[in-house]
Amino acid sequence: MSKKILVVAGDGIGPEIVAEAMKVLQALQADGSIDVSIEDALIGGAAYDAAGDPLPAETLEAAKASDAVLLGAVGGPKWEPLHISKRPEKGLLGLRAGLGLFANLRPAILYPQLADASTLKPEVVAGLDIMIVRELTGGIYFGQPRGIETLPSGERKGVNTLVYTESEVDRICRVAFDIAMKRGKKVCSVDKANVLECTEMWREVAVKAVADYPEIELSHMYVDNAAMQLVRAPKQFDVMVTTNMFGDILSDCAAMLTGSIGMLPSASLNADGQGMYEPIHGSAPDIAGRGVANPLATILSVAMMLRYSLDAPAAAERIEKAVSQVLDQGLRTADIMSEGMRQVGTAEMGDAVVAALT
Ligand SMILES: NC(=O)c1ccc[n+]([C@@H]2O[C@H](COP(=O)([O-])OP(=O)(O)OC[C@H]3O[C@@H](n4cnc5c(N)ncnc54)[C@H](O)[C@@H]3O)[C@@H](O)[C@H]2O)c1
Ligand SMILES: CC(C)[C@H](C(=O)O)[C@@H](O)C(=O)O
Ligand SMILES: [Mg+2]
Repeated sequence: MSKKILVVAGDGIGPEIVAEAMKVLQALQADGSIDVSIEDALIGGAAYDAAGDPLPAETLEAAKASDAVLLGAVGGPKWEPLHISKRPEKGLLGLRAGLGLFANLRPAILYPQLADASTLKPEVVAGLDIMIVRELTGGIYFGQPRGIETLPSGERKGVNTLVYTESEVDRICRVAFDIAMKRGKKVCSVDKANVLECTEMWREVAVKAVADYPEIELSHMYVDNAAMQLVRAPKQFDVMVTTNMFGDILSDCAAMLTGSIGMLPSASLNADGQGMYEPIHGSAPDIAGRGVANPLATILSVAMMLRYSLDAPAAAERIEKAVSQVLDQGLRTADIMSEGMRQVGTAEMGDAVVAALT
């Protein structure tokens, strides 16, 4: 049965990288590997400019009616003064919350061809394969109260609130445990339980939940140490589970171990298996419009979409193999360029993946 995909390209490099991911989807559609219908919608600054709203009601409705959403990136300096991404019911946060996408999977895998591009020594990253499971619809991103108020003295006070309920922690930990059962059966829960009560509770809930998973080895780490350990000895990690904000930061950090943030895809899932798929990076305003952005994180996000929402694991594997093949051919966008390789732009990289697929 045909599956519905909603494509929201967004801002900055969003449309450039999504165009390449679309070529991949269309190639798989053309050879009969998948049966999808594709619709577009606006989000972020592009939606604000066109409709005065960073998350138009039609976009949210279309997303709810689709099997999966493919997102490029949102935001940029033009819109930052308008605070459009700070309202939890608006923009990207509104889309994540509106679809109930509480489980954000961010795999950090080193393609062996990119060992030179990693910021760490080849022997420290060889074979790196970490799954970061980030809670995505709670925590300090959504906690109330929030905002900036002016005190009677005239001084301003800025407030954000870290909140988790036990059930929110329990469900994300179980996602991490289920994933770990299919991998190395090791989960490291990252918190700041020495300082923040909310994450002290997080740790207690994780310990309680793991009782249902006798084969899982659960460890705990404070987030400051986890950041250090990620760049010291990343291969000690199999699955990491953590809060919304810690996961945001640690996944950008893990990205560099793989060579570039342009390599990291993600899947954001709700309780019904519906998902949104996006690279973990942003709209990269510094390189937008130049045709140099790396489209591979977005293309690999399509592979995650095929695996998690479209029940097409064989097609997902073909994409991952095609990416590996173009890296074998020595093709590199600027962010992963190294000596002796051939530098290509966004479109040339997308075309090469399609050629390797077919
Ligand atoms: N999911 C999202 O849509 C998302 C994620 C992060 C940031 N943002 C937004 O993006 C805007 C820019 O944020 P930022 O600069 O902090 O983060 P960013 O991820 O956009 O860029 C950080 C750096 O990485 C580089 N980079 C990112 N993606 C790349 C790619 N595919 N290929 C090559 N280089 C790449 C950029 O050129 C930049 O130097 C902000 O408005 C921010 O809010 C959106
Ligand atoms: C743009 C922003 C809301 C977003 C986040 O913090 O979740 C981004 O950094 C990400 O990692 O997807
Ligand atoms: Mg981020």
